Amino acid sequence: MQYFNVMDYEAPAQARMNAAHWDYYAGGSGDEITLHANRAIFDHIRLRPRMLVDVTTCDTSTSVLGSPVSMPILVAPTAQHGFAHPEGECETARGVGQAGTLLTASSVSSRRLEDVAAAASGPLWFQLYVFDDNTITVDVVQRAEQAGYKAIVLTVDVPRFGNRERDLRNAFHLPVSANFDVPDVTKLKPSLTWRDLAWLKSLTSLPILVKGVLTGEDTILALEHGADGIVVSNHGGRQLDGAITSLEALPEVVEASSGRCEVYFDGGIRRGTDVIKALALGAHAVLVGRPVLWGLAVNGQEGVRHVLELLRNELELAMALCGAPTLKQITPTLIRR
Ligand SMILES: Cc1cc2nc3c(=O)[nH]c(=O)nc-3n(C[C@H](O)[C@H](O)[C@H](O)COP(=O)(O)O)c2cc1C
Ligand SMILES: CC(C)CC(=O)C(=O)O
Repeated sequence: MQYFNVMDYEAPAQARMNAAHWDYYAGGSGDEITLHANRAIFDHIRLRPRMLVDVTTCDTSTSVLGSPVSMPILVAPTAQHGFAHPEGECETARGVGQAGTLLTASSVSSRRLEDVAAAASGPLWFQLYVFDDNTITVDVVQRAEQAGYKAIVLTVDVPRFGNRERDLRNAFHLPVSANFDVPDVTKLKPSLTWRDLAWLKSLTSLPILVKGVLTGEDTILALEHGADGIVVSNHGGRQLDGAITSLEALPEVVEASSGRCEVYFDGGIRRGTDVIKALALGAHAVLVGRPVLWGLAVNGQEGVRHVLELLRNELELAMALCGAPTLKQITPTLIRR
């Protein structure tokens, strides 16, 4: 089997995995309208390439909150990599390191955050879920800081767990996380508000990104409450079905942030041309969720590395064909009005 693009990994990954685990990875909420829209929206955005620019070398390297990475393509936090590979997130971290980019490790993990850090050779961010018991948050944030994670990514779009009907049909329940002793990881703190961001900032000196913002209004609130970065995301179509796609939300978030913080993007990235579209609309970098899990299931760290390299190579080609050999040259003028 040859893998010419990241989608080539999808069916082989499914074939290797337990069916309920596959559905958990693949699925969205409700009718999966937002899940599908996240992909479809990219087809409606067209590029305006410029010609006769010297594109002998196209440089994809950048830095994210100060950490250098080989490309503006990072790995989104996804739960329970143990469903895809016996080494779980440690194996993912090895592959991400080989690709020279950054892994966001999920709170809800098959491996402890310290073990993931030990396996990593590249920078890490830690994704935080907040449970009712504050001592869990205090403990895990301090551990992440001590283990060398470079930022906390607070996910704000799960006041309650979304309606994942595939999981209901399969009678699937997420196992406990290796990171903490919480019997039901889908019971997050529903009373969490912007005020808690200030409390979170008091626990750590790490920068805090807010993940799951879809409006200009919430962008302004996030910045008012001390966020150091925003991740525009609808959680891969797994929370509010019918929510706006991340790509539709991106311009208003970028506008509301008015250059005060780095704005990141996730949802439906499968091609280098998707990456260039998100960057042109103002994202500093994108994060990729499911494709990394496919690579992990098919071929462990090598699969993870290859999925990321495929995306990097496609981005590099798209930069050449757009006449934008540096990331700085990827501007809104690349997008048809
Ligand atoms: C199987 C799976 C598990 C996820 N777990 C988490 C998680 O633990 N924390 C979180 O913030 N987001 C989680 N997400 C959402 C991703 O971080 C990301 O927003 C989304 O997957 C991006 O879309 P994509 O899969 O189309 O690239 C999960 C997504 C998937 C598919
Ligand atoms: C809410 C979680 C426990 C995991 C998650 O983020 C997801 O399954 O999308």
